[in-house]
Amino acid sequence: MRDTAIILLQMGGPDSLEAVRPFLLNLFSDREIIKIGPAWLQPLIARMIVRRRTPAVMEKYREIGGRSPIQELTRAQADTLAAKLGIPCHVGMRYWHPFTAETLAQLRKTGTKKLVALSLYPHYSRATSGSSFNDLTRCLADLDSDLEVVRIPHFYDHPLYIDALTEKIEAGLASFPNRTGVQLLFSAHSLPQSFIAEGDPYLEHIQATVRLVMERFEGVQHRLAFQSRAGPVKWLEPSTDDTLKELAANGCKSLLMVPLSFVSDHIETLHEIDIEYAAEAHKIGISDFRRTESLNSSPAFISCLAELVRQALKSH
Ligand SMILES: C=CC1=C(C)c2cc3[nH]c(cc4nc(cc5[nH]c(cc1n2)c(C)c5CCC(=O)O)C(CCC(=O)O)=C4C)c(C)c3C=C
Ligand SMILES: [Fe+2]
Ligand SMILES: [Fe+2]
Repeated sequence: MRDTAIILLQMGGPDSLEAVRPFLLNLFSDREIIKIGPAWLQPLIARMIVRRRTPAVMEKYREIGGRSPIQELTRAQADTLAAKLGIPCHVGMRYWHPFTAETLAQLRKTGTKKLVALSLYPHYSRATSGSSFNDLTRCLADLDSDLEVVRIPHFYDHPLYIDALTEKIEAGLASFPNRTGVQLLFSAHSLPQSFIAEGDPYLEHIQATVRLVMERFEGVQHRLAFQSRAGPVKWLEPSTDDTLKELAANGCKSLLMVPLSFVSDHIETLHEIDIEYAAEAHKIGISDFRRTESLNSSPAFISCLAELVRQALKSH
């Protein structure tokens, strides 16, 4: 195993307010996450969108401490996993430092021969894991690398992932004065419907996770909705916003939000859920609004990652 290493693939996020604009520009320039017009026009349109979007997004990052915590949380996951397996574990981000290219350039200086590439998006989408794996492939080609790469593209149905989520939901429910009648609301990152129409498995993966988790919570009321739309196309429905309104109209008073699609805290848990949806929920009468903790480096989640790596190495 001495010539083996792991790379955790993740989106990345701005590590300062100055980084918000270039981070967004990297994201809106990636035609795998968003196609805007013909390829030759995309850089120009991306720059226009980013110029308009940056002030509001910067304000949100300012309100959560001036940066995305995704870099240090992913580093902590990597360090905990490395300690558990005794295999070096690196981080490769798609849209901000440490970029996959930077990490691979460093890795080249070690004697690594086999690389386990583990996408930290539990549910596969071309927009996320697909883009990260293609980036990895391009970076390896640029380096003329002969590394053997073992890919772990998703883990939405892995029993240890379901265990890790179950543990957080159990703790969330137990935190209510009375857990009877608490409504669960799974909130997954939205995706343009066109991806699904073209065969993207993301929605099926999300639905499978919800089904497997709910086998552990029989009798608990639950809904699935989609948050964080980012453009004027048709996105997955129902939206988290509309679902909160509908639940409130039906008399819901206690709600536990369960963010899916991300395995660590970032702007969409710390701002969109904790600040925006929490305020909205209180306004419309959901007086007790809580959310499950993100998985971050929970021992159950790190056990899941360790098992995924062990299984991948056994079969390759
Ligand atoms: C432009 C279209 C976008 C698609 C499609 C999309 C899908 C998608 N994203 C995640 C996970 C994350 N997205 C995050 C931020 C973020 N995403 C988009 C756009 C799309 N995402 C933007 C423009 C941004 C930046 C914030 C903003 O401008 O609102 C993040 C957070 C990064 C951080 O701050 O740490 C995550 C994580 C998934 C899982 C997904 C589809 C499956
Ligand atoms: Fe996103
Ligand atoms: Fe395989």
